[in-house]
Amino acid sequence: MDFAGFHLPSSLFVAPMAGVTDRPFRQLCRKFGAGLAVSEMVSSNALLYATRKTQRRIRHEGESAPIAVQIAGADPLQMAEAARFNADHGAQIIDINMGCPAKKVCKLAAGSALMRDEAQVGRILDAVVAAVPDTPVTLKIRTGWSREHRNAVSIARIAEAAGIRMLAIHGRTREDLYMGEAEYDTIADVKASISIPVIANGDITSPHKAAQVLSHTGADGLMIGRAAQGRPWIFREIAHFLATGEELAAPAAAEILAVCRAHLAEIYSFYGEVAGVRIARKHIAAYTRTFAGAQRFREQMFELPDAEAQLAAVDAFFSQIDEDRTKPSPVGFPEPQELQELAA
Ligand SMILES: Cc1cc2nc3c(=O)[nH]c(=O)nc-3n(C[C@H](O)[C@H](O)[C@H](O)COP(=O)(O)O)c2cc1C
Repeated sequence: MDFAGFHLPSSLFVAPMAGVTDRPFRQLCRKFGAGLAVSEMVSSNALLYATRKTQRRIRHEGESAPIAVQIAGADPLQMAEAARFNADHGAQIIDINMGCPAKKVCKLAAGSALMRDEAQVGRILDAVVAAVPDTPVTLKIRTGWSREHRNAVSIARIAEAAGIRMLAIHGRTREDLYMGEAEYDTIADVKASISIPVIANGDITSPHKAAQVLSHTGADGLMIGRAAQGRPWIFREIAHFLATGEELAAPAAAEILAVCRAHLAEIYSFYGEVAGVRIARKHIAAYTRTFAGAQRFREQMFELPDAEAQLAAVDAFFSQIDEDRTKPSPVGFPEPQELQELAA
């Protein structure tokens, strides 16, 4: 897929997930064929630029182009400043978050809460696009504020008029949080209403589902979040299925172990060992969650003091796996609550 002068290796994107899609995870998904991996949200509040977390989030060495950074906020001037700051620090695409229902974000009337105020949406988009004239700006939204107010089509038209170059839509409203199932009719309506590329997102957990969502919505690409955690090869699986109509067998335990180990090595090196061991837990839980004994293993992980012990436990877990590997990968993903607990 070609986008704004970039050749993206595929139209399957990684959804931004705060606390999950750090640089090691983005790079891993790109290796498995993801076309674009938007980085975690960077606050538009300039006071936060100096925090260690933000500094880490804006480090992009070694990442393949294009580097896309997401910003969130409710104030047009601050958002414009955040866009400029990120563009000056290596972002080649600026993505605006109007899709996240997190309390931390929404209480500032940012994220998906903004969809309630269409005039403010217009002001923010105009300000950001004007602030970075040489950098393409993309937008991520939900289908609306609530089921009674599904205004994604209206927001999409505002976005296109403001010069937004691509729109990703999660098929839930803000009120839905992560409950119920994503719906794709609104995404299809949006696709039919605008001519910039539309990327469909929400509950894409398997190659079959990916094909269904593409055909139902007519979208130009797909964005996959939770299902990629602990299963970054889902990009390879979907691409293969879309190209051939055939499902790949699930990776063997030895391959999963190799992917997991390489991922952990990147995490330890990126965060340092102490933080790395803690951050690695949620990823290890995701890699192991569909195998027998995962729950017990997850509890045991809290007692492992360092990287060496963590790696030894992961080796031991995978060495005792005996499974039928001719089946496709199991469907499903960790729930946000589960992710939060593991990050604690
Ligand atoms: C832990 C977590 C963190 C998230 N953080 C963000 C974020 O920072 N920005 C954003 O636009 N969406 C965020 N999302 C929403 C995802 O990008 C995506 O829209 C949503 O998970 C639905 O896609 P999925 O069903 O493929 O996971 C987050 C989701 C999860 C589960």
